[in-house]
Amino acid sequence: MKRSLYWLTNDLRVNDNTALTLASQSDKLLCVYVVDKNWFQAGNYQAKPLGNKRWHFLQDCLTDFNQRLLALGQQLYIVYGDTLSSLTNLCQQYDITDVITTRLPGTYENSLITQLSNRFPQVTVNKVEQFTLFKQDLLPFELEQLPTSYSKFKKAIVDTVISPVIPPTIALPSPFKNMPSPTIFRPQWLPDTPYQETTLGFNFVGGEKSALTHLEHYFSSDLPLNYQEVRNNLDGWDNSSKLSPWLGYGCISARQVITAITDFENTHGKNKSTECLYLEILWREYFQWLHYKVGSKMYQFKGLAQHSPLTSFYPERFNKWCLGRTPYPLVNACMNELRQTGYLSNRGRQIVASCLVNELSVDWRYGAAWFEERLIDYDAAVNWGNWQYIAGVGVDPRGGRHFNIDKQSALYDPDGAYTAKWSAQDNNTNQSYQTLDSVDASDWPVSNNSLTHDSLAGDNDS
Ligand SMILES: Cc1cc2nc3c(=O)[nH]c(=O)nc-3n(C[C@H](O)[C@H](O)[C@H](O)COP(=O)(O)OP(=O)(O)OC[C@H]3O[C@@H](n4cnc5c(N)ncnc54)[C@H](O)[C@@H]3O)c2cc1C
Repeated sequence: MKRSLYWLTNDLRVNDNTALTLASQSDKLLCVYVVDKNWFQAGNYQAKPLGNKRWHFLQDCLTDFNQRLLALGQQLYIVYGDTLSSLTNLCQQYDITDVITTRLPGTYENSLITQLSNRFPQVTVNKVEQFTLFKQDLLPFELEQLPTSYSKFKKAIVDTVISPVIPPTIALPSPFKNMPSPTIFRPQWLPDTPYQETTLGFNFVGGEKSALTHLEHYFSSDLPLNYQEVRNNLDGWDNSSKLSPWLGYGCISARQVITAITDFENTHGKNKSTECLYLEILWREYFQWLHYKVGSKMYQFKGLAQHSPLTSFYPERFNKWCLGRTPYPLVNACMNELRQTGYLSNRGRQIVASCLVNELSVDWRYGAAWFEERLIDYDAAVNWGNWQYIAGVGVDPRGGRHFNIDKQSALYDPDGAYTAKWSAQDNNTNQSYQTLDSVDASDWPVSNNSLTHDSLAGDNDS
């Protein structure tokens, strides 16, 4: 008897879900999502793995997915706690024979699976490859031989097969008996900050339903024909596909997006813009395979290049950057948008990342971790890969990117409309914006003679 536990992670969909199809071939099935306590606690770089905006988005995803499972005779069992012990307990309690999950490049997820396999050697663990477009054994090179730059990767995979999208699962085996009612118990450590709609920026609704609606909306318009010309704009819903948050939680698969691009090209014709969009999805793909290859090096200061940037950690500068209070109005506007909405355009991300590393000389990992907390579309491989790229420790053959902020303002915000929009709500326009480092009285060199009672009294009088 096959008693399966399907551990859901970044695959919250019923369409094109090979893991769910595999799970449907079980006799009994437990569909589990673990909300890990550690996600809400600050980690190494002062940031939490999961901030409020993405937490709200995730809750939408879970609600939507549960509704879809209910329609298939199943339910989503949401567990709150430590992931490894939660999965261990469930494997024991329900005498699980098979664990099914989507293969992800993150080192944390992989170490959990290894620990689980070691605990239960008799249990079959199926890691389904579906977060990427390609399957590893169809790549035209061994993972160790992954090309060292994106352009070489792009050329190498030109004939690699992307397996077709699979039809949705239509029925699932029944859940185990006597299961506690899902989603009722909410521990105290969960944040209960209410969702705040942004009036200035974009509001993303999580879940497969809104993902499919959005995909349909984007590709039934002419927008993809113009993507290349407008993708670098700082503002505007229609200037890029805005698919990233749903791709992040797997509410749609990268294969579904590629299929939508190809179908669009078949009806509207192929042009530079549709090709450019395709190539962006390939960037995402490259970073996933890179992460598989290099593992924890993705998070190291020296990165893949094994080169140390001339940066350090300056708490005041970092705080000013996070809060949008640097001497650079464009950077502040971008950081305000990110803080208030959980989204920032690709150009905005490049500008603020370059500023943190080059103008503020701050260790890039603090910025990457801040993005991890704040972004709705956080993706480990894409985020840390892009940060490494800009910090000059990644796969950029040019060795890092320094964006000239004045030039970027002139090019992408010539009339200052974007900066004005994201500064308008900020009342705190004091001088601390003008300086990078404030000088504390204790930093001044003071001779012993001057520290007399009289001189201090004199200060008080003046
Ligand atoms: C410092 C930095 C950090 C980033 N962190 C993330 C992250 O955590 N999650 C994330 O999804 N993207 C990240 N990106 C990439 C990019 O900014 C976003 O994917 C994009 O802005 C999302 O908007 P969109 O879906 O409208 O993108 P579109 O321009 O419509 O692109 C379509 C898709 O292609 C992929 N893509 C686009 N740009 C890139 C890129 N530069 N690298 C890899 N894939 C790309 C994404 O999956 C995106 O959804 C980061 C970029 C930078 C510079």
